[in-house]
Amino acid sequence: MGNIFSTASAGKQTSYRPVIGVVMCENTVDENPALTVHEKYLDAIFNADALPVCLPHELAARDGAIDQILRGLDGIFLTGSPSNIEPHQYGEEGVEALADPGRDRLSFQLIRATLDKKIPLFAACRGLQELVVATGGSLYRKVQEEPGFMDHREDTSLPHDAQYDPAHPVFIEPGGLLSELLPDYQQFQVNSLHGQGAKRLGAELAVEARAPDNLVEAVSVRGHPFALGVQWHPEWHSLTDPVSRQLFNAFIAACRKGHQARSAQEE
Ligand SMILES: N[C@@H](CCC(=O)NCCCC(=O)O)C(=O)O
Repeated sequence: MGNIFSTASAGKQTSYRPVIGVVMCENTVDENPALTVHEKYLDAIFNADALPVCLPHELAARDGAIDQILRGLDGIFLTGSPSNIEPHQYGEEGVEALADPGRDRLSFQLIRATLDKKIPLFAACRGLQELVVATGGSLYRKVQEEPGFMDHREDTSLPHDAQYDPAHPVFIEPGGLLSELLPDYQQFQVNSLHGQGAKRLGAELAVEARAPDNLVEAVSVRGHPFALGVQWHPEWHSLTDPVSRQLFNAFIAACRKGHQARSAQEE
């Protein structure tokens, strides 16, 4: 691909580093409206030998901007966020106090475009919930109040790092993408920092893993080379946690493969 992100302009770098678009969250910094992303998400992408690029919400409002920007990207990463998807997006009523409508709009457009164009997509926590809603599914708004479900929220009385400690196991569904990516595991421990969760999945999604209470913990898109959403935070300790590392490496490998295929088509 002949643009500023191409291998030719990467100096001595020989193995191509895929360029990954990362969504940001509406925030306020020093009373100024701001778009922010936790560095841990960018670090996880750098650590897997790829280059993150942050994507402003305004892209969703500019005609043709998503298609144009995707021509220079090899993958999309959807981060977690304290904000919640607005319930009208999945057919429910009510006001969402922690809304971020700009992020909803951008993520939904990115998801539809990456699924149509078969561009790799990796989504964590809110990102998984966006993948569920963008493909016609719905969410539990407060998992902890649903009969039979555990409380999947973090313990906010703990120090920040401890809130990301492993909280419960997830069980991999046989025959899916996760079982292919993690052949040595049938289950593993994950952290858990969410109040919402997948309720109903649209036909495009397959369940990849479940929590002990049966809550959906990972999904993939059927017939797509790599579109994976996980309800936990693989970006946390992504270099030292073997499962997280394997997932990020597999995502970036899929992005590199897609880039090579597109480059070959253009030649
Ligand atoms: N708000 C949603 C999604 C939860 C989520 O993504 N948490 C991440 C918080 C901060 C971070 O580490 O990025 C819910 O509550 O379910």
